Amino acid sequence: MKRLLTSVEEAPVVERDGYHYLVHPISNGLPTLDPALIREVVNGIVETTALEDVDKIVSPVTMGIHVAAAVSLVTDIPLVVVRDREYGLPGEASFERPDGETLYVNDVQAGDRVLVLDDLVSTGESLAAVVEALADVGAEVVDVSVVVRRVDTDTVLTDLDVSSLVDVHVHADGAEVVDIVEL
Ligand SMILES: O=P(O)(O)OC[C@H]1O[C@H](OP(=O)(O)OP(=O)(O)O)[C@H](O)[C@@H]1O
Ligand SMILES: Nc1ncnc2[nH]cnc12
Repeated sequence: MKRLLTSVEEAPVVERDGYHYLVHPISNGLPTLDPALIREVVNGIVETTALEDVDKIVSPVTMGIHVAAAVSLVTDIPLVVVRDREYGLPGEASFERPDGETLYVNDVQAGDRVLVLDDLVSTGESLAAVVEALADVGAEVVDVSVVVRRVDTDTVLTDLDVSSLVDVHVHADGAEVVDIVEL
């Protein structure tokens, strides 16, 4: 995953309220996202995930959506987005994210086998909340995948298994790749 490796190594790190933020094309939509990088990432997800068991890809807002759409396009697996907006459709479920924002699950039914796909995991709090909400509606979470796992934060994930394409340590002056899927 040459492009993914280079893109992480070249990604700027900015500080926001004492928190170091990786400004990577996949997780921020900037710097400019090279189509060849998305292709490489999609190929990585397809190669490392048991997609034959998946009925639906579920992507939480916001920055997992472009990756999830690209994976949906090449696999023909339908995609549903967990939104930060209430629609009031029949069966809509809601849950609170750790930051206090309410998210809404629509069109995931009991028994659906889902792949949860997001751009990045750090503490894991966001994904844990999504997975819990999906379990509450009776879906079976087959896999939870991200492109980037940040390994320098305290994880709150205990029994949730998240697969990643690249694991990074974010420093004040840049990101260090500590593990990457070999393809
Ligand atoms: O593992 P955690 O510590 O919970 O952090 C990971 C979350 O942070 C990012 O989202 P962000 O809140 O930046 O929102 P965005 O996707 O809308 O940019 C990312 O997309 C994950 O959802
Ligand atoms: N883009 C990002 N970089 C570093 N940590 C994050 N946590 C959530 N999003 C992040």
